[in-house]
Amino acid sequence: MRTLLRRVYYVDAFMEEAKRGDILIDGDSIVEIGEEIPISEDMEVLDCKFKKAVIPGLVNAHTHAAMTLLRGLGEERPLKEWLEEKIWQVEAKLTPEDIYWGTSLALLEMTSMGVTAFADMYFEMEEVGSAAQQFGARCALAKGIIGTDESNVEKTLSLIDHFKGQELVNVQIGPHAPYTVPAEMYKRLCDLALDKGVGVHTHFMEAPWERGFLMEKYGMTPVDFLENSGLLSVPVALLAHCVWMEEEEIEKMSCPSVQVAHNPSSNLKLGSGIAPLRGYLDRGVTVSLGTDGAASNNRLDVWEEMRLAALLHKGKELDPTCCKAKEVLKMATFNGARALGFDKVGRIERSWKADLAMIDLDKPHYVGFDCANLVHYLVYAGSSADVVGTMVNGVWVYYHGNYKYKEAEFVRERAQKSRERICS
Ligand SMILES: N[C@@H](CCSC[C@H]1O[C@@H](n2cnc3c(=O)[nH]cnc32)[C@H](O)[C@@H]1O)C(=O)O
Ligand SMILES: [Zn+2]
Repeated sequence: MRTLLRRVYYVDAFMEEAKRGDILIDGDSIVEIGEEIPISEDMEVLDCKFKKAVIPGLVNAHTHAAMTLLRGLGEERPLKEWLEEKIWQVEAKLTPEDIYWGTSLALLEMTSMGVTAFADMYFEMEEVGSAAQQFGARCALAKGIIGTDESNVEKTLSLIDHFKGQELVNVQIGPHAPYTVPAEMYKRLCDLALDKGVGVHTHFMEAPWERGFLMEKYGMTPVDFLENSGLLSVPVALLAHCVWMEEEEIEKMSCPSVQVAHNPSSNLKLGSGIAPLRGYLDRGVTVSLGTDGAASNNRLDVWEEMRLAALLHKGKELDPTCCKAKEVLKMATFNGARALGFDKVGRIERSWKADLAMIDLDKPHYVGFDCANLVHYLVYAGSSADVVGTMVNGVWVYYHGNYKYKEAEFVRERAQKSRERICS
């Protein structure tokens, strides 16, 4: 069965302005876009009467999905204290089953908000991948690695094997952060990434003290660390946060492998700071958007990160021309897909994957939009509450309140049980 999205507005970050027309999906891809595509019997036709917009699915480029189970714990503490005194103690109680239901809870939220893909760093990653597969979402999975324990390398290798050939799942290698993983281990993991042809997903320069830590322990600046560890030459270096890079260091990060994941809400909530986004954009560093986990955001809403990114840096730079709506749309879609290592994802183009979000333009705050300003309406006036459908690889994973995942109705209850146990 082919799907025809008839009479929609559609826009991606590469179009000059939104267009009106039809989008035909066959299998996992967009196969035709046109003004009036002839209807045939093998098509499921959704006539949207120009009351819906279609955009590329949003990508959450940095999260810890199962941390939905930890939402509200350790509130209003700085990063180090939050991790060491609260989060890690509770995480020690999580079972594989908890991770499955916690991730499912995150997917219940994310897929209803137009998120089609997410990059996750956590543990028991087979469970995370399994939940993503049940929901039909795309993901990049990294086993979070702390310390030098060899078992983490083995878990990473078996994760790569486990999801080999799965079209919607990429595996990445996940050293947690330079303050929890020694430089030698980073080198080893980056070599492994090169050898296996996979990306590396790590936290980097989230808090200001990380600079002093690197200098004291290794006599290295953050850029020295990136160069020395091999992060600049792996296929993808997904660097979450990068809040505390200096202007002159940013230039060195402008290489094809580096993908900065900007997490404005989490950085504000943990009091970590405001990343130099304009510096990255001006110097051609690729930036995507992430929510981080639900214990430091506390939403998993990429729309909100788009709006916040677009507003925050205008205010910080005293410049309303910086960080334009179309730029943040690109970060949340096309750039996110690159960061996760997926090709042909993140645009509305013939032969590109049908990863799409459908938006209800009948909401009062869309009155007055036109093709030229639709992206501005979406980023500044729109929100995740406007999403009515989310399609991944040609399949509706969420459509008008219903999920592809048949057990979706049990997720809340199972997550609640896990939550009660880990907090008891
Ligand atoms: N401790 C795990 C591996 C770490 S997974 C990734 C870790 O990142 C933690 N995390 C979540 N948000 C942040 C953040 O903003 N900065 C640093 N770490 C974070 C999260 O709580 C989780 O412990 C094991 O035993 O295998
Ligand atoms: Zn994180």
